[in-house]
Amino acid sequence: MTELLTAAQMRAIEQAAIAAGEVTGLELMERAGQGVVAAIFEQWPELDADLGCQAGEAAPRPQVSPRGISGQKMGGEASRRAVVLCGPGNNGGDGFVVARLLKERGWDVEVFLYGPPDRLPPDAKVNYERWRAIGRVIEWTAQQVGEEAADLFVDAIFGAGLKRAPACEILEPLTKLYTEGKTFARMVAIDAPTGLCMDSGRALCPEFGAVWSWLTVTFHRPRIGHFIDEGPSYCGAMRTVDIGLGGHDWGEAARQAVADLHRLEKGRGMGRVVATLMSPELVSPYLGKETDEHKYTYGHALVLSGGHGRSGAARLAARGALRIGAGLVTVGAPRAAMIENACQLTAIMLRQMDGADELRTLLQDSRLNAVCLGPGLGLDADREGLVLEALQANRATVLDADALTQFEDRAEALFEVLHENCVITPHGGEFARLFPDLAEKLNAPATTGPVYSKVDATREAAKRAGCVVLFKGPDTVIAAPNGLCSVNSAHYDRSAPWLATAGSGDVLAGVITGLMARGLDPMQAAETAAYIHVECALNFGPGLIAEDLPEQIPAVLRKLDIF
Ligand SMILES: NC(=O)C1=CN([C@@H]2O[C@H](COP(=O)(O)OP(=O)(O)OC[C@H]3O[C@@H](n4cnc5c(N)ncnc54)[C@H](OP(=O)(O)O)[C@@H]3O)[C@@H](O)[C@H]2O)[C@@H](O)CC1
Ligand SMILES: [K+]
Repeated sequence: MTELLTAAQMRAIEQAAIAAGEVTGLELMERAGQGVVAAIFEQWPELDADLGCQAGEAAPRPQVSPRGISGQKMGGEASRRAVVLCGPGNNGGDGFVVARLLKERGWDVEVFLYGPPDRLPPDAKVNYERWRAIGRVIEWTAQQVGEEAADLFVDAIFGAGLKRAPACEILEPLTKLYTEGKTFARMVAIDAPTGLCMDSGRALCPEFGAVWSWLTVTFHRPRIGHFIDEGPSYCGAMRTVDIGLGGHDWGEAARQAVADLHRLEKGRGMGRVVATLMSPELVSPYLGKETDEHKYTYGHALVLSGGHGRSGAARLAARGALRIGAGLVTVGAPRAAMIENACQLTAIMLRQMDGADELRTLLQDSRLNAVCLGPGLGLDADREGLVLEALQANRATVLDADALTQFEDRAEALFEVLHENCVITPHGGEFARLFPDLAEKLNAPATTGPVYSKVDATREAAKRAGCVVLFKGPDTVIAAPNGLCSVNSAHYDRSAPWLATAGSGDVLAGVITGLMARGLDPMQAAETAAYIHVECALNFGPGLIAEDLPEQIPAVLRKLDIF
């Protein structure tokens, strides 16, 4: 399980480890630098050639090579040149360690420092001195930095200590290097690309954003900002290095520190202190089926269809519910949409259902234990009655799309009737209509950190709505009213851009409904569905359309070892 921390939580863990005498800050910094160097050579193995140089011996200048993204061949095999950009804090300290370690491997290393050396914090100062014993440090000037060329750039300017937008003299030359293609070869960010808020994944500088990196190496646990919002775009690829802080079992002191921090952070990090990154082991273990059970053991999902010509979305949702293993699935359709549904449904049952009264009658059958409303439902006045009726029936309920938009001007009326067995699945626009104040905070220009994040907004929304909120996106955030929160990331090795296709959200709503019909609690159903949804897209690949998603579920379940 991967926990995503805030920068402050990470600092509390480090400080508690140091205070407990487990490790010193200097040791952590050395391990961090070693981890960065190891990650660089794992990412770009072609850099890991023996250059035949002794420590301290100058390597020949590199030949300028054609540059491209990671894994491309270098021009000169005889030498490597790195430019290490150090900032005024401990991130800079990590940079000095990396510079020294590369130099010891025979690299030609140029180090720039932003800020006066005498103001470096103690551990960074020690590593500055160690570096000074073998190399020079150039005072930062935007002009000089902007003219550099190297096989590898190292961004050690700011990490967890970034509090405000970096000055133009820092980001402008780096933007120039990027646009000229000079950092296209290899730009590695230590802990985070400079300018990125590690809690929110948002860049603090409105003009220059953050440093575009090809690889970001962080320590102990990734931070929330590495996985949400703009974070993944700036980070490039992600590696998390173990610096010996261990699990969370090494000290009561750390737990206390995190708990104290949690108390301080009123309104942020409610309930649980971390968000969890969705991974296969978090997918519900209850997806298998027993040989001696019958279909009603796995629930009966009801998906409400829109009217004539608008029924496809409900069928996509219903197919998702059936494929994920709901025992039975019924589409409830108004008279006008009966024929088109009947022509296209086979294993899924069909019931005519016009209006709230008929829904009430239908739901007298207690075996119908999960309801999905929204996909293609329409915005006619009587649709609201359907939503209210379904919620009064107190079934496991998923509200998506039109079922949410219905309440755009009266979100409070919806929140009053939502109950703890519900999941709502807004995308950005729907979220903004239901929670305009939270969306405003989320979208406000940010220049000082920590910035209000999608995790903060989703947690607050879940608390307000009184049910699970699944805030869609390539960085889907799922939160429960009690503060439980997870991030389902479709970034890095799970990048699935094909999911941005019409109807894909309808399938997701159906899969959640199917899982709730099977008896999963709302949080577990939403998390599991979000994970499987991305896996389906990855399994299919380019060319995906929404109809393909449910058909990938069997293969994904097999891969997850669920039978
Ligand atoms: N702790 C540990 O055990 C370990 C930590 N490790 C490493 O330490 C990093 C965190 O170090 P850190 O806390 O010193 O923060 P860092 O990012 O270097 O910046 C702080 C400095 O920047 C300044 N500053 C901030 N914003 C600014 C701006 N916009 N423009 C100008 N200045 C600005 C700020 O100045 P101030 O605002 O305080 O005046 C302060 O001087 C972490 O990311 C990881 O790499 C690893 O070695 C593993 C062990
Ligand atoms: K950095």
